[in-house]
Amino acid sequence: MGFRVVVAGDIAGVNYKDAIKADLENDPRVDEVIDAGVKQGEDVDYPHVAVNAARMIAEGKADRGIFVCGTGMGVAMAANKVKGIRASTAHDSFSVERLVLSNNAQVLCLGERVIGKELARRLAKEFLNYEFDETSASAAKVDALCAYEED
Ligand SMILES: O=C[C@H](O)[C@H](O)COP(=O)(O)O
Repeated sequence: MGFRVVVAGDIAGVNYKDAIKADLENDPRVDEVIDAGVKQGEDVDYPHVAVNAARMIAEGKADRGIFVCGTGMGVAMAANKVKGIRASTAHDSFSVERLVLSNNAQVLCLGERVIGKELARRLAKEFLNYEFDETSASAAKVDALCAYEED
């Protein structure tokens, strides 16, 4: 079974969000792409967009998320407010790899005002190359991280 991916972006990230959405819709590894907004021209602040999209993952409606704002930082901070979600900005290949293999993150965050569009598209593609190994040495560290979550 392929990935169900939710994409989201604020007004500063909508162009990359839409480009990545189009890529995912043509990616054979992806079963479903959910667009959590915004639409072009719509202005909803990043905390609302990212929390709404992250909740879809927490509720089991999507497996992964790719969220875009101006820097990738605001959507990451917002997504991490949702219990069970691990999200971070990652703007290079190695970080994207470790985001999944070290941190078991479900959400990659990108900054449209920081990196070029082709790099953003490539990193989004690479994000789906990795699956966390529950038997790896990283698993206990992720468990320890999750144990700090408060109800
Ligand atoms: O992290 C926040 C994002 O970059 C957002 O797109 C822009 O936020 P700002 O308008 O407060 O700079």
